[in-house]
Amino acid sequence: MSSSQVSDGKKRIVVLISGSGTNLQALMDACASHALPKARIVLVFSNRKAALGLERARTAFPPIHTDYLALVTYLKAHPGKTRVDYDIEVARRVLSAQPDVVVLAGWMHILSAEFLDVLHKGSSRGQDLPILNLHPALPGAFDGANAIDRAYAAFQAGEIKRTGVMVHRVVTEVDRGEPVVVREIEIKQEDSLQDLEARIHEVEHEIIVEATQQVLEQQR
Ligand SMILES: Nc1nc2c(c(=O)[nH]1)N[C@@H](CN(C=O)c1ccc(C(=O)N[C@@H](CCC(=O)O)C(=O)O)cc1)CN2
Ligand SMILES: NCC(=O)N[C@@H]1O[C@H](COP(=O)([O-])[O-])[C@@H](O)[C@H]1O
Repeated sequence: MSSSQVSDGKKRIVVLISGSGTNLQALMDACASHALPKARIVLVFSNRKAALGLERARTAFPPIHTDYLALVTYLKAHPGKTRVDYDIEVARRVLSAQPDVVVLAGWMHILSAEFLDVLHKGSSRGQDLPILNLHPALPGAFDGANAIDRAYAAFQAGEIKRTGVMVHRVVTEVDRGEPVVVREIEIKQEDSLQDLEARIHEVEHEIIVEATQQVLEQQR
């Protein structure tokens, strides 16, 4: 049993969210089923106190530990501190859960190099600690926020015929880390934005589990 596994022998997943947490729910369901039976979510962290995903974790059975810290709240409480200091504090809280994998599931905050550095230096897995992000676009297509809206507008402008979803490793450059799982998504002429969003979200819920399973299986 690796040092970061707890007495129950399960792999430890930390999930970072900012919103409704439907992808978190997919991971929760997977841990309770055949999909991820040897893993459990040990911490759900949010940068938004009101994130519905926190409630999903709190009301789970058994309940999942939650924590949150908003950037603005942190900066007001610590005059002179910076966004990087915030990132370091977030990293320290994530580390306290001794993760085997960290998953950004709708985490809407660009993380500094210092976040990654603190995690990798503080983790018993070092540089091998997988830090994953779910992004609703193909590699290099629509980096950043609002990717689905931008893809839909590009389709309507005749610039693209399809889009996609990926889970990638997190590096400092936003959405440019090595892809772990990539799925192309068809855009139909009759699609509304809502139709495309629904098709994308359905695939997201699959590949966030697939990618997490894949990196955990690669660990000793
Ligand atoms: N260093 C990295 N940080 C993050 C990555 C990454 O690959 N490397 N992925 C993003 C997730 N993401 C897209 O997948 C993303 C999320 C948010 C933003 C963004 O512009 N955020 C703004 C605030 C927006 C808001 O609060 O609504 C910001 O951080 O100032 C871009 C991309 C997560 N982090
Ligand atoms: N750039 C990151 C990004 O856009 N992430 C997106 O946020 C949503 C989170 O939904 P959820 O809170 O219901 O899981 C998902 O659609 C995810 O792809």
